[in-house]
Amino acid sequence: MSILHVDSITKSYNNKKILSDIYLSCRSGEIKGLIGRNGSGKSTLLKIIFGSEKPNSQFIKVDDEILKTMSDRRNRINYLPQHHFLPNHIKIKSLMKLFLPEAICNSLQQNYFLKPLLNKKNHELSGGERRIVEIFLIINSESKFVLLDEPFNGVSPVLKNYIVEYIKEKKPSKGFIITDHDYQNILDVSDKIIFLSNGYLREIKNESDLINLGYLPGNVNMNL
Ligand SMILES: Nc1ncnc2c1ncn2[C@@H]1O[C@H](COP(=O)(O)OP(=O)(O)OP(=O)(O)O)[C@@H](O)[C@H]1O
Repeated sequence: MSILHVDSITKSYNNKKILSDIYLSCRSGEIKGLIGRNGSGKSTLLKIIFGSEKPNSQFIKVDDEILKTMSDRRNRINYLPQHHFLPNHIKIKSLMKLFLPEAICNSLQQNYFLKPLLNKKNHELSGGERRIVEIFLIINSESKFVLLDEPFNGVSPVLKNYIVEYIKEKKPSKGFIITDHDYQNILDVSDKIIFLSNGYLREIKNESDLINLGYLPGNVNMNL
């Protein structure tokens, strides 16, 4: 079993503190759901854990290995960003061969959702189709920890359901941190839910916590 240990994460933009001494951990076999209002800093936190955003302070390790640079994270932590990131003029089946081990690639080529897309180039896909390809590539990478930033965005309900089941299937060998505003799927897939507001993380138990914290409509407290 592996453990991702994230500690002392602080980040400010233009003197405004977005993250204040954040601590969190994730082990393989665990799915953590990260929820927070727009602009609360969820993507910033995931980018810092992945290494693509520079924090003011950080202490990140996987097992006994302290990770300082992005290359330290290679094969340990992978990240699905909010934006599309695959090159446009390469066929999906070639992209898969490029990014994934042969055995995984062969089995994914039989996948019901991926099969119709294999001979298309990335720029010929719809937004949702691109998302499917990106999700499969990131989840099946060799990394022990996978950070997913809005995996359900632009994806149809049947596919959301499939992604939830697919993540659960992969969970025994990997740890996941997932953020999305589709909170119901996040509640469904996650073992623990953490809520980010005012730069701090706290664990929440259920939907009524999300109402009390002003994330879901109801008893909205705008001063949080
Ligand atoms: N490069 C940047 N320069 C300055 N401010 C930034 C930068 N990136 C993000 N921010 C600010 O940091 C805050 C957190 O942004 P972030 O994208 O992490 O939020 P988020 O919780 O992922 O939001 P959303 O749910 O809307 O995607 C926002 O107020 C945003 O405007």
